[in-house]
Amino acid sequence: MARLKQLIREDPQGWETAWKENITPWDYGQSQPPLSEVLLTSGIPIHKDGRALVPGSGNGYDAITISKILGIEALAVDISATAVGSARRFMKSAGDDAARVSVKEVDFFTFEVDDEDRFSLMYDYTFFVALPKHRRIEWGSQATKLVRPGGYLITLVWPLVDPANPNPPGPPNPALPEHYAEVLGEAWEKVFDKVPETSQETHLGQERIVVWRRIL
Ligand SMILES: C[S@@+](CC[C@H](N)C(=O)[O-])C[C@H]1O[C@@H](n2cnc3c(N)ncnc32)[C@H](O)[C@@H]1O
Repeated sequence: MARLKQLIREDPQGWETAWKENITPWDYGQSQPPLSEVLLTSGIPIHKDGRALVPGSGNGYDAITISKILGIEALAVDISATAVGSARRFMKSAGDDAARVSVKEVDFFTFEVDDEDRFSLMYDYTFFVALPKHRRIEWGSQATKLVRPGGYLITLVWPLVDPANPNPPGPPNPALPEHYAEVLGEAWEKVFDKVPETSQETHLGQERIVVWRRIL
């Protein structure tokens, strides 16, 4: 972990080195269960006619889960060429489940789409918390640029801030739902916030699944 922290602390290129050196301790081999839980049981009317974006997508598991459950197109984006190559291989092995998923090598912070191509949904898991804290504000403005008004943002907030150790040397840099609210600003409202019932064992009681809707 020390090598990983050293690689990615401030330098976005460090991610490519981490992928090349196969230092990917975050990789769970599938989506975190709370993503399916919120899509299947929250009752939130997430559009079935749009397109989803997963930034910092790694192997792309979450894009597949979203596409499969909602029946929409999903775009997985990652800054690392090695991650993108790995995700593309995973898409092939996933067959029909990945038929509507594409993968792109791009820096989320410089990613642009035309207004008519904005996304109806964005999902963040371990991307926000992987960033240096000073980039959170840019994350918020990019989310607002890339998701259309009326669209949704789902954030699986893990690791949560531990009051006994609020600023451990990250990444990850633990967060709370209010840290996302701070940088999303008035354009967004929180419509759902729950301790998931389906967390993997090591995350039990230590994460929140939060849904935001773009209102402006
Ligand atoms: C902690 S990993 C999480 C990967 C994935 N969400 C998962 O849970 O398996 C963070 C990912 O974000 C990618 N990343 C870091 N900075 C990025 C950026 N500016 N734009 C796009 N991807 C980025 C890294 O290459 C890495 O794959």
